Amino acid sequence: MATTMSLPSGIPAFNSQAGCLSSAKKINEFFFHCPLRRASQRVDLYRCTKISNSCSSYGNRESNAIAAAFSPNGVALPIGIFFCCLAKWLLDSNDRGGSLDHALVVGLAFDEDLKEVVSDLRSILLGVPLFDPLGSLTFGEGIEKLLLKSMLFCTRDGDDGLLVGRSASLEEAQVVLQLSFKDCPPSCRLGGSTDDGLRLTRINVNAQRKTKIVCTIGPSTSSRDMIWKLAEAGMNVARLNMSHGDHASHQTTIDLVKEYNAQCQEKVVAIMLDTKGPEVRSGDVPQPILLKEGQEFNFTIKRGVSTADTVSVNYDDFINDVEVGDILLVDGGMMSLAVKSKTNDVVKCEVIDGGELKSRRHLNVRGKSATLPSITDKDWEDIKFGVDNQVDFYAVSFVKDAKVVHELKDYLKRCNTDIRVIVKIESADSIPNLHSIISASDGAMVARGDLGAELPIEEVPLLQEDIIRRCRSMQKPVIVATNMLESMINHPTPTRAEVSDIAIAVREGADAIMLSGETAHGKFPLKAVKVMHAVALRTESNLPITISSPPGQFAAYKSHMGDMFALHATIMANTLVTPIIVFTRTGSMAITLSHYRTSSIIFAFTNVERVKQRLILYHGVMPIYMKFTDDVEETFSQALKLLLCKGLVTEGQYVTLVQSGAQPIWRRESTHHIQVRKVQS
Ligand SMILES: Nc1ncnc2c1ncn2[C@@H]1O[C@H](COP(=O)(O)OP(=O)(O)OP(=O)(O)O)[C@@H](O)[C@H]1O
Ligand SMILES: CC(=O)C(=O)O
Repeated sequence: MATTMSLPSGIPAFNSQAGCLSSAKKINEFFFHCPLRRASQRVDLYRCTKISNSCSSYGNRESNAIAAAFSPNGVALPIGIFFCCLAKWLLDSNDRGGSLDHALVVGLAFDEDLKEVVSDLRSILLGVPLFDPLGSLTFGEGIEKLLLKSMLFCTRDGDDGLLVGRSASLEEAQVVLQLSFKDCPPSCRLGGSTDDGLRLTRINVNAQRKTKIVCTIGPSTSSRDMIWKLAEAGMNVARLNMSHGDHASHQTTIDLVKEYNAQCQEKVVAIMLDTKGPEVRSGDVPQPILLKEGQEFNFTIKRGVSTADTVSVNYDDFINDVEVGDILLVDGGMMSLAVKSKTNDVVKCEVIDGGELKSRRHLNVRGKSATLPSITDKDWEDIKFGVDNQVDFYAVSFVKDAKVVHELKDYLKRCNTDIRVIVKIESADSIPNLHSIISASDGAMVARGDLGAELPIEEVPLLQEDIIRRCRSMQKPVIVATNMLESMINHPTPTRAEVSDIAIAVREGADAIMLSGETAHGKFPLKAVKVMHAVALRTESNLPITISSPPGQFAAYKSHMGDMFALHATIMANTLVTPIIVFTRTGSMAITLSHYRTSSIIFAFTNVERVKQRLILYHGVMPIYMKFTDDVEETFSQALKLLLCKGLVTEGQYVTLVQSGAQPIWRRESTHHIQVRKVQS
């Protein structure tokens, strides 16, 4: 294993502009002439973990940006050069706070023989938590393991520092080496841009992902260990699909999520119960049945049939709903059949696209919704189960009109529960009623699986955009679901198209993106969450800062003080690049702020646990539970102290504090405030 720290030969020239460095020697010179200032410092473990959490998802962007800090014109240096420089710098002096083994690992990453490792660094950084409590760094381990244990993580410290640390053990994690480039000339600072169009965003490693992640819990993830790991990897909402499993298995999941929430004050995972709805499924088959193109195949409403050419369906009116000439889709189109004839109990078809028909597969008739009611008897039982367990959200399948939403909400009112109703837009019949359905709901899900089966598939992206736009204009949260990382059910990396799909949903402004089979029964559930997290975060970092409502609507705000304050607080926070702090009992002011898609995070302090749970679904909102006191100043300073000690804000940083909304806390009813404060310890 190579241990040399000398700069390898053949480092590529970075840039042809004047003043740029073009050889290893020059890099070296530049690096050591750069007026770096070291300040050894102890930071608390929480802060380290926080930093590591954000950095483990930054990979190349952060590293490149850090490298750019050392470049005279803000151009990102190749990641390896930075590692190499850092290794050398660490080794050159024993008292720099970094240790030999750390430097070695860093150096190894740049060894000629380990080029592949360097190029893979990003995925390694993305894939593993920084603080590996398993033990200390030991030489002799494989490079990959060493890298995992000694990852580089960096943050802007206030406006002028970099923290570089190691993760040999939890205790050692507390010791960090701080490189400060306070004294660097401005040209050394971050934020430059290059002629070749590479846009370097300002580092903000405290950046939190704003688009939330919903994970379906299933056989791959229902254990305690996996729930914990999913939550740590970025799951914000756990979805229970009532089409599968039974109450006992879902109860176990609910209990585990609640246990996680009780133990982990820093994070929260909400619970969403997704109803089965009037879905039509084929019956159980002992073994998959192979369907070949052109062969005859039948569906019968008789129960329990499973032969080479016939299976049961679970819905008697299937016979009446289906007509000769209809196209039947299995699993949203994975297989398809044309209806040729029907009898009293059998629908005879010809296979168009074949495949393996497994147990309980979803059946859709292209262009038609089943005539079943949106909430079936089974759904009512499941809804009651949700009430008993005080879940946070229902995702209601196959909603066709607003009536069913009102019916469910009336029921919930009678049960005296505050569970929120998310409508799943997946039925052909729902499209003409979109406005009234979304208005009646507390949010919507673009359930692309069934939507793309009931309607022509090419309509799905347009409907997705339309539903997101409608939800945003009505201040309702919106989730984009299905097939987001489908290939990761079986493979450890996503397709490029899937990555783009996530980026599109983030750009369109979805509050949340959802994983289904990827986490329910996939082989790589944690990797899928990490990819989703990284792609969302990276996409968000490159979004232009905009204010979501056009100025033409300003007049409307006059009658809605909360809206107006949310709008102006957002403008102020975006201009000053500060997070927003809001205090809320009902969650409504945080939700209003979320609607404006602030460029920084919204810290929503609430003294109601269930509000905290619910707010986690909303774009950009980080809900934090805190007891409010009668003294406004005391509560403010408690909140700032809490953020400071969690490493979510830094001393000297400004924050925008907004007090408004329908239910005043502290302030007299007629006064609303926006304050900009400097964080002081
Ligand atoms: N609670 C569960 N118990 C057992 N298997 C599950 C559970 N939840 C999900 N699965 C498995 O994971 C697969 C993917 O989950 P998903 O939520 O996408 O369900 P689906 O049936 O494919 O689609 P839909 O969302 O339309 O119901 C399911 O088909 C099922 O095989
Ligand atoms: C999520 C879901 O139910 C669908 O996409 O059909």
